[in-house]
Amino acid sequence: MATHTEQLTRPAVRLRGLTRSFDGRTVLDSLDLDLPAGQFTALLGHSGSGKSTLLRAVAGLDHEVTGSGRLTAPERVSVVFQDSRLLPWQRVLDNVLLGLDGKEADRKGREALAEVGLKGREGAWPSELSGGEAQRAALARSLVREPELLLADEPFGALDALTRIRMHVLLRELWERHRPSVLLVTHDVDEAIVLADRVLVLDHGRIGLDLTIDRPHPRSYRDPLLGEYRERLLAALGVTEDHQ
Ligand SMILES: Nc1ncnc2c1ncn2[C@@H]1O[C@H](COP(=O)(O)OP(=O)(O)OP(=O)(O)O)[C@@H](O)[C@H]1O
Repeated sequence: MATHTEQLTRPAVRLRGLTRSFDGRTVLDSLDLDLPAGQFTALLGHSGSGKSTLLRAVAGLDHEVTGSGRLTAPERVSVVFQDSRLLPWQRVLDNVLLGLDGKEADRKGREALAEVGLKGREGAWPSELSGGEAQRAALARSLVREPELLLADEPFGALDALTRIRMHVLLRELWERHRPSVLLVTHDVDEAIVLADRVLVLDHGRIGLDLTIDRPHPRSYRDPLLGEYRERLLAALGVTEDHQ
């Protein structure tokens, strides 16, 4: 089995010169992106800086983006969004299994639901779940597909602060166990530094800062040594102390 270090040398994503404009306005400007296999990366940027556009490009969902390079095969990519996108007319387990069938899939689906803390809720309807539970189900739906690359677009953005912290712990645990490459889009600097081993800042269509967060996990928001990373990220985002 490959060690973590060996895994990191194999890129899941290596993109060069990604360019995307909308109505003559350049959002991605010849951007280069490397995501080593098995790395947990967060992507920060101001609202409208192009984070979702980049994520869609990496997911292979944008057919108008130009550039070259290597993408993970689409069947090995899972995407989680801010809203769970569960189908309201399907029960939780059926939502998780969507498109998969057979006994083995059923077993894996139940296992994934147990992993995210939803054991016993397999037969519930999405409308019976809280926001946090729905996001857990969305994570289970991703997990069951054993993704090489997990793309998450502000997956906790709509959750209350306490639920968000519990989801951070869960996501990191799932990552430790399965080791997909993760690209987490967020506007929350603390979320990025607590969860990710590397944080990218999108700025004027390019990666403005590429910061490795060299602190052990689990991390605490209160860790004073994370403060230095926070300062650097806020500075890259153009946020000064006066704005805080
Ligand atoms: N389909 C589209 N048509 C036209 N403009 C678009 C489209 N998708 C994105 N844009 C524009 O591209 C820019 C970047 O959008 P994007 O959603 O990628 O930003 P973002 O960084 O994810 O923002 P936020 O943090 O607010 O979600 C925005 O100005 C947006 O209006």
